[in-house]
Amino acid sequence: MRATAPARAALFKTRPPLNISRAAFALGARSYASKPQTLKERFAELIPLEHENVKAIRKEHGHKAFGPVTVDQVYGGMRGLPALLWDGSVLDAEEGIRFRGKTIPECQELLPKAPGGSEPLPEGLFWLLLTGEVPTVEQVQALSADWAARAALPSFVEELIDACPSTLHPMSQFSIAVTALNHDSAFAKAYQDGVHKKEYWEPTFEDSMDLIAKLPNIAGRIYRNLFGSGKLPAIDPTKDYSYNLSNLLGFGDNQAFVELMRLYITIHSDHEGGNVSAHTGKLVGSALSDPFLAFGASLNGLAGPLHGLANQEVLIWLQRMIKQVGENPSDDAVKEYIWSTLKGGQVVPGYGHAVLRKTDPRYTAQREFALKHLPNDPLFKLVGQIYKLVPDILLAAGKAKNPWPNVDAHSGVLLTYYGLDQMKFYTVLFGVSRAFGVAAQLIWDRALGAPLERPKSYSSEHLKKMFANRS
Ligand SMILES: CC(=O)SCCNC(=O)CCNC(=O)[C@H](O)C(C)(C)COP(=O)(O)OP(=O)(O)OC[C@H]1O[C@@H](n2cnc3c(N)ncnc32)[C@H](O)[C@@H]1OP(=O)(O)O
Ligand SMILES: O=C([O-])CC(=O)C(=O)O
Repeated sequence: MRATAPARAALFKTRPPLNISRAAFALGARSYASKPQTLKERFAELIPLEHENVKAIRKEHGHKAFGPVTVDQVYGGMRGLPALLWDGSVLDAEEGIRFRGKTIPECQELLPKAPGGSEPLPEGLFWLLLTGEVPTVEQVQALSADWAARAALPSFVEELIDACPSTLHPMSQFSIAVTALNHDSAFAKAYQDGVHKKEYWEPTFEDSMDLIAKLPNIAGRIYRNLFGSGKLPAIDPTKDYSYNLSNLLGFGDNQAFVELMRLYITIHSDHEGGNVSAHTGKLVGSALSDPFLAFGASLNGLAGPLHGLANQEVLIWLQRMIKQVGENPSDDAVKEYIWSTLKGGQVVPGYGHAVLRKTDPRYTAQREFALKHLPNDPLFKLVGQIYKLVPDILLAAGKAKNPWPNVDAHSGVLLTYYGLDQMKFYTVLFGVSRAFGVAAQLIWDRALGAPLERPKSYSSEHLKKMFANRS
């Protein structure tokens, strides 16, 4: 967010600057205002500044080119093609993700925590994604309370989930439930009522807040129907989002699991705009489909094994490995298993990436969590052993551009340790988190009047003719 200097000064008349310590900021916030500024109020202030910012960028740089598009990019999944605006995060191939310019360790340090907790609250991350600013403790608490108040599902959505056969994959159930929330979309209603396009952001904001708020109840219901027992507990309006999600899953009394959820939701939330789930949400949203329809589409992309489903695939692959080579395998036995995967024409799940060329910092954050909370877990040790062996094998195989682990190589091991060992459910948790990034961008897209997406496509025949006489 780049406001002009005078505009910044005007805004900070009522708010402290962002470079003071979080604790001091929190104390200050309490003394100068009884009610913290809401996310919606702050966002509304930022819209005109961002309009100015975009106008200035387009005026100065609008005619400049990034570089040529090659025919290989058209055939090659548009890898590296600069084609999308995404403000929440940017991915560097070597360094990994930064959320509004902040690395994962910086977010862990700067974002507000729950009392007694040490992991960042995802509420704070959402505030950061949307505004580019680190919120106060009070602002984050108000957001937790707002989401808790919006968490209830329409009864027909509960019935839809309950009617799903237990053989239907949890991601399909998740997508059905999210799509059905469109029944009560504020944006869809406002559009039908003839809302002015300048006001699109407001019902989009409301839908996005409802979407995020309702996901714990959807995820909890799917989990209990398929794997758990007993009635779903009520949302506790005094607790944070991750506690409520954990409690709905049946892990509310496990403080370490709740901390894991805080970290998990924070780090899985956003990975710039080109990944399948994020781009799908943005694309569908560009048709002015409401956030429920747009994010339902995101989930269908996340459910693919080369994307979010890889966390499920990693655990299945690990279990098969253990069955084949035992619980304490030698390096040679593990190597043989990895080679047999490649020779069978399959991918090693959890390794490789379309953009990253180093170990994913989300993998590292989860590894550090494991070193702190479960250093002697046999499955964690196996994951560490695999980390030492896979990269050399992928390099030797000579195909993968990135031999290093991605986020999905580690998440399932942590969940399994705490007893959430139903791997078919893992991508649902990824989806809960990914809503944060997709929703933040949808709100900005509507606030900035983002256009319908409609890139140009060609047939192979056309390409052949087009380049026939060019060297
Ligand atoms: C949250 C996320 O979405 S993170 C990614 C999760 N997905 C996985 O972990 C699945 C395993 N990994 C992969 O399949 C890939 O690395 C992807 C899909 C993530 C990236 O794909 P790409 O950008 O096409 O990777 P890349 O350019 O390196 O691929 C070149 C070749 O190496 C292969 N390759 C890449 N990664 C792997 C891997 N982990 N195991 C085996 N082969 C691999 C590709 O399949 C491709 O083979 P091909 O030429 O026969 O088609
Ligand atoms: O960036 C990507 O292509 C895939 C990924 O890691 C994510 O979406 O989290």
